[in-house]
Amino acid sequence: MAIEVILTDIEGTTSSISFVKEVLFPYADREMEAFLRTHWERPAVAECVAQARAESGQPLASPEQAAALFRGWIAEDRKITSLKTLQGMIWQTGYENGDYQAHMYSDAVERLRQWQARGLKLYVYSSGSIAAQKLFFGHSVAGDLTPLFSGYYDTTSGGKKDADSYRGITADIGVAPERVLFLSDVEAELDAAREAGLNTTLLDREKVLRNSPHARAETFYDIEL
Ligand SMILES: CSCCC(=O)C(=O)COP(=O)(O)O
Ligand SMILES: [Mg+2]
Repeated sequence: MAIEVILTDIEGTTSSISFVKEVLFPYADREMEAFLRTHWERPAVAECVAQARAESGQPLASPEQAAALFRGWIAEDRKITSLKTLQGMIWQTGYENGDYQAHMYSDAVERLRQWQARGLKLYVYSSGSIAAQKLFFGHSVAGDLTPLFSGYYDTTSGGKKDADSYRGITADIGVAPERVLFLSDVEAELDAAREAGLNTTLLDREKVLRNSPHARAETFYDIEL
C-alpha cells in the first residue's frame, strides 16, 4: 500500500545523538537554575513546576529546589513533558544568540525535500516539546527546514513506546496507519508504531542493530517507501 505520510523521530534519526546529548542537554543543564530564578513567576514556567511537583511528590518551593529536580531528570534523560517544555524555553535563547545550530544529517535533508516535492506529507514525533522541535528545524545547519513539515507531535500525544500514541497521531492527521511510515532509531518506539498498524524503518546509523525485525536503514538513502 502506498505511503502518504512520513512520521519521523529527531534524535538519532534526522540528527545526531551527540548534538542533543553534548550540546542541547548540557546547555539546559547549565542554564536551568538561572532561568527558573528569572522566570519563576511566568505562568508557563509555573505550570511546568506544578506538573513536576505532581510527578515527583516534592514541594519544589524555590527555583533552586526545582532546578535540582530538573537537572537530575536531564542527567537521567527522562522524557517528562514538564522538563521537555522547560528545555525548549531555555534552548530558544541559545538558538537566537547563535550559540549553536541544530545538527541534520545531509541524507535526511535531501530525502525529506524530495519526499515533500513528491507530495508526501511530513510530520515529526519527538520527545522534545513541539516548541523545541520548531526551534530545532528552524535553526538547523541546513537553514530553516520548518516549511518541510505539516505538523509536529510530542509527549502530550503520549509516550513514544505506547501504541495508543500512534493511534492518536494518525487519527489527528486523518490518515490510515498503513499509509504512514514511522522512522526512528529506537526499536521499542518502532514496535509500538507497528502495533498500531504503521509501517516502520529503523535508522541504524551506528550499524549496531543488524538483527532488527524492522526494515533497517543506515541513512535516509536506504529507506524504501
Ligand atoms: C527537539 S530536539 C531535542 C530532542 C529531545 O529533547 C529528546 O529528548 C530527543 O527525543 P527524540 O524523541 O527525538 O529521540
Ligand atoms: Mg530517537
